[in-house]
Amino acid sequence: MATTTEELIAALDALDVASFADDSFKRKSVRAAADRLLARVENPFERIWRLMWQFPMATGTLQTVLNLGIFEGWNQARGGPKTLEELHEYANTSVEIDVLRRLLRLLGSFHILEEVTEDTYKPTPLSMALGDRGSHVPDALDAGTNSLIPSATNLPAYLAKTGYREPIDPNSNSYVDVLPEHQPFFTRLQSNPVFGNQFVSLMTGWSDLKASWVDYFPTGSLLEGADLTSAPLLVDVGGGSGLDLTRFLKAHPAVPTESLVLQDTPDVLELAKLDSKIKLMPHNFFEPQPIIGARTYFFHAVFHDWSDPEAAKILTLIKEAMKPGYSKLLITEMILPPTGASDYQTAMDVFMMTILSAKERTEKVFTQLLESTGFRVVKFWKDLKGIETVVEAELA
Ligand SMILES: C[S@@+](CC[C@H](N)C(=O)[O-])C[C@H]1O[C@@H](n2cnc3c(N)ncnc32)[C@H](O)[C@@H]1O
Repeated sequence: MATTTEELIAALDALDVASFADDSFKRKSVRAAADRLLARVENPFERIWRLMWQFPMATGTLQTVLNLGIFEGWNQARGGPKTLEELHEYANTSVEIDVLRRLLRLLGSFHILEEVTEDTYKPTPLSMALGDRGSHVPDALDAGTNSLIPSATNLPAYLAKTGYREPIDPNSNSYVDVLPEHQPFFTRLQSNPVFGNQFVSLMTGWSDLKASWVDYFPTGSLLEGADLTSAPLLVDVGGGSGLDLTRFLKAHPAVPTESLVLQDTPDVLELAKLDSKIKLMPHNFFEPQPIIGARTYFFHAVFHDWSDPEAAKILTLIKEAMKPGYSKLLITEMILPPTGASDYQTAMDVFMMTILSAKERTEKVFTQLLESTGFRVVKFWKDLKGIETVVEAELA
């Protein structure tokens, strides 16, 4: 047990991250403890200063250095320590060296770069990922700048203007109010391929953080008693780039061709590169479901994009396609605990309100939504990372 301030600091600095790198539970618990520590150590003014003055400057700096192509050039040169002058060479446009010096110094102080000596830096895993589009990290940064930050900044004014009523109409929220196109979230993605591609990349990066549903839901139970001669086994509705069907196919490679169907909007399906066994089918889930009597209708991170009235419309349409006593409904979502929700979960919930007039739900709220639309919850299957749950339901 550390007894002096110096010993305490030495113990914290000596923490070996590699010792729990493969154990995400342990790593997240340590991260949460570090957050709690900061909340106790900082005084109120320091805390607000960090949140409201330091963080915005860090995000603006990160975006500028990303736009200048510095991270990309450095990544392509395979990292290594670099001087300011060397990093300046990577800029894809003319930038005054003193501007770059100040931006890099900030990134050093935020541990996004490692400062070696004056005007010399080493990359970190984060700065390397920022130089690699395949990591999805640059898209997460771009999407924050393009959409999230302006919408979050506008939230106080938007809610004041609307009498602090809970937004439930996808056509009216802080995002629609503040962004120049004044379009709902998915309409904006569909009308601008840059934002559309960014979102698909973001979803892929996000999915890497989460456990695969095939690892904690007994997918074999979908095959038991399934009649694949008359209707598909698994329809992934709003399935994005098809990651969940790909995972299922890997676990059950012998399933017949076209027994797995990916539905989404045409612009998203265009980006899907999948095994030929998976059938692509453009479908708007606010219209009647064209596949009748499938064994399973699967939705992942779809209902959190919609308020209860909109979610009820989607559920009612899927109910009409389901075969009583045979079809299953599987909904994979982040489920909020009744108390003790993490900052990740609560931020996601308010984020959904801000950009989509939507929300994250607790088990209780999900059960109410499903029961009010004619379903019965069979079981909540929780993942081993404590992030997501598969809600198994059937017609009531
Ligand atoms: C949050 S993403 C989840 C994607 C995927 N299920 C996953 O977990 O990675 C929501 C998906 O719903 C799709 N979507 C939005 N509105 C839709 C609509 N009206 N009909 C069909 N798909 C829609 C989006 O294109 C997007 O791919």
